[in-house]
Amino acid sequence: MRILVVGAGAIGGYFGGRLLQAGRDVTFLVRPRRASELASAGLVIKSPNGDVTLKNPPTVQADALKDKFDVVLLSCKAFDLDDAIKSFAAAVGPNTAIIPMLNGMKHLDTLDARFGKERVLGGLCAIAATLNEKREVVQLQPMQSINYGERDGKMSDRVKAIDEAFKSGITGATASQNIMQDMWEKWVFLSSLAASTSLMRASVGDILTAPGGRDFLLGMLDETSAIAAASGYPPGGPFFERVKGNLTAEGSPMTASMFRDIKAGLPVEADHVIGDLIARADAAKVPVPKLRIAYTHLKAYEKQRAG
Ligand SMILES: NC(=O)C1=CN([C@@H]2O[C@H](COP(=O)(O)OP(=O)(O)OC[C@H]3O[C@@H](n4cnc5c(N)ncnc54)[C@H](OP(=O)(O)O)[C@@H]3O)[C@@H](O)[C@H]2O)C=CC1
Ligand SMILES: CC(C)(CO)C(=O)C(=O)O
Repeated sequence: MRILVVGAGAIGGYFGGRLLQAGRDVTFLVRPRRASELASAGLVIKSPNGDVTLKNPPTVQADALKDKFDVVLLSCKAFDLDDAIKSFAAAVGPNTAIIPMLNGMKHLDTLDARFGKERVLGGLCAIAATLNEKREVVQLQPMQSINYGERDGKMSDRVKAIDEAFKSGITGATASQNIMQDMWEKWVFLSSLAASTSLMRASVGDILTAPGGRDFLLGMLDETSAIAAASGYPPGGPFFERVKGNLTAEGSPMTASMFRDIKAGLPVEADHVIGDLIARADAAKVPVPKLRIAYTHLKAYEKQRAG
């Protein structure tokens, strides 16, 4: 199975690296700067689940991409999606399965429109990862999982084959027969965490020590859960309890990747992760005052960043 990992940042570098480490046929589609970093230093993963340096990982750049791949593991940020699509389009043939790792949901519509719905699986990952100043992939906590599946819930032969390949290298790889629900639940959690930690510029544990902090976090979770419910994907009971536990864990250092990006002065997926959720809330007439403040804050950050 030939796997093209689009992007070798935190997510693509980590999961693609684990597959490569397991001997899978992985190629990274990268831009020039990342290509030269990987050629000189290798793909370096620092992780509580085991460090590894993969020397000379196979890479390709868009202008040299000719072959069709069986799987495209898409790991760009949402604001790079259109450009990434142009870059990897040549690798998509009639039997290619595209597995997006992006947070949010709207990218599915964009991918469907370009490649046809039958080529686009549902996908998500749960991990806290980043690139450090040496451009090494750093996993910040041991937790990791990656899910993929047909959006109609069927267990197809291609998903079984992907599952076998992914399980061989990635702890926490699981084929899902309910991937749309999984993606919505992930979005509920991520958006609550990203909106709260970005707005408060603090970890969950620090927010909880502030007056009103607990109510704020839980209020945000109520808003995002109401949007999911109005969209036909009410968060399940066990999920809700687990996430509530995460958002009320005293002393928790947990933040969202969006907050880490703000701290580093990097662009954020404000429209894709929060704006799109608010648009769905408005369409369903769900009041989301806390989420709206977080979005205003993110858009002001973007404006400030743009200068
Ligand atoms: N980091 C995390 O902990 C988590 C992130 N996510 C989600 O995963 C997605 C990816 O995030 P993350 O890995 O952190 O982001 P990063 O910024 O670390 O990595 C994205 C990579 O995509 C590459 N890229 C963008 N456009 C192209 C292109 N046209 N061709 C080739 N490569 C391209 C970038 O390359 P270049 O270096 O050239 O800019 C970059 O290396 C996001 O949607 C995020 O929300 C989900 C769960 C956890
Ligand atoms: C929800 C979480 C923390 C875990 O994957 C995440 O997706 C992110 O930080 O972007």
